[in-house]
Amino acid sequence: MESDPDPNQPAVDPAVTDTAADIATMRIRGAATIADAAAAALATQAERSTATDPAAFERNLRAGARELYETRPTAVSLPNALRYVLRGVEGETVAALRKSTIERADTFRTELEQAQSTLGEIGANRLRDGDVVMTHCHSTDALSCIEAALESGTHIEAIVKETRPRKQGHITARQLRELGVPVTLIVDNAARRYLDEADHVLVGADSIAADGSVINKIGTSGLAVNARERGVPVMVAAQTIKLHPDTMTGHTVAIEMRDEQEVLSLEERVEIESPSEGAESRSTAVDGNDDKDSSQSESDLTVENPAFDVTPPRYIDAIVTERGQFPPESIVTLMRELFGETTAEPWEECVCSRQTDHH
Ligand SMILES: O=P(O)(O)OC[C@H]1O[C@H](OP(=O)(O)O)[C@H](O)[C@@H]1O
Repeated sequence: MESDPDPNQPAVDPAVTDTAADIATMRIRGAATIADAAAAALATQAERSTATDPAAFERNLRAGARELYETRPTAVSLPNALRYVLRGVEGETVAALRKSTIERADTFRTELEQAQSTLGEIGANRLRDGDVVMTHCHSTDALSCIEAALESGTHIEAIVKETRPRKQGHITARQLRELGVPVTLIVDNAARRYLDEADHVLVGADSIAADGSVINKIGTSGLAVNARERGVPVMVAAQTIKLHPDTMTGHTVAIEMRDEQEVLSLEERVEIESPSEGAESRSTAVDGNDDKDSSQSESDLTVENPAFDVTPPRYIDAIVTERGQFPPESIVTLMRELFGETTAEPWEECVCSRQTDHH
C-alpha cells in the first residue's frame, strides 16, 4: 500500500471527485439519489484512503465530504447524509475508522431505501382507486407513493408536467409508463388548465424548512397556488432526510442558480441579441470564441435560472414522511426530535476531528 504523500493535504480519491462532478452536472440528481451517492462516495474514500495514521485518515474523509458538499446547495439530503456517515466514524486505528465508515455508509443507504418504501406505503393511503395525480419534476419519493398504491391494486393515472428547463418530467413519464400508469404529458404552462382533471398534486422536496415551507423544483410554488385555487390537495412526499436542521435556528435555504445555458444556448443568445449577424457569428459563439465570450459578459440580456422555489406551508395539505403524514406547520416537532440543535457543517462531525484539534 502506498503511503500518504502529504498528510497535511490529504488526497481526495478520484472516484469521489467523479461523484462530485456527476452531482454538480446533474448526471446524478434527485435529492435522495444524491444522498445515496454521497454516502457511497464516502465509503469509497474510506476504503481507498492511503492514510497511515488516524488523523490523516480523518482529513481524507473530511476533504472528500467537503468536495461532495460543495456541489449543489439546496437539497439538504446531501449534508444530512454526510453528517450521518461522519457521525458514525469511530475507532483508534485507521483500520477501525475505515471499517466504521464503510458500515455506517451501508447502514445509511439501507435506511434510505427502507424509509422511501415506508413513506410510499403511507402516501399510498391518500390515493383512491381511479385518482389522477399531477406531478412536477421527478421525485423518487413521490413515485414510491404511486408504486405502493399500484401494488395494493389501486388504479392511478398521471398528468406529468414536463418541467423546464431540464425536462425531468420525461423521466417521471418513462418510469410511470414502466409501472403501467396511463400518462398525459403536458408543458408546464398547461398545468392550471389540467388541474381540473386532477385529484392530487404530488411532488417531492429538496428541503423542508422548520416553518413547513417546501423547497422543491422551480415551478412547484406556482403549481401549489393554482392547485389551492382549484381545490386540488397538494401532497409532498419527503423522507425525513429532506428536513433542513439549520432552519430551526433562523437560517434560510440557499436556492441554487444554475447555468444560463440550460435555458438559453449560446446560439439562441446570438439569435436574440444580433439576429442580423447570421450563421457566421452563430458558429463563433458556439465554438466559444473569446471575443464573443467577452461581449456576452457585457450584454444587457440577462438569463436567470433558479433551480428551486419555496412553497409556503399554507398551500400544502400534507407532508408525507416515513414517520407518518404531517400538516406542514407541525413538521418542526419532528425536526427537533430528529436533529436536536444540530448546526455544524457535516465535515465537522467526524469524531476524530477532536484529535486533529490538538495539533
Ligand atoms: O429525492 P427525490 O424524491 O428523488 O427528489 C426530490 C427532488 O429532487 C429534484 O431536484 P433535482 O432534479 O436534483 O434538481 C426535484 O426537485 C425533486 O422533486
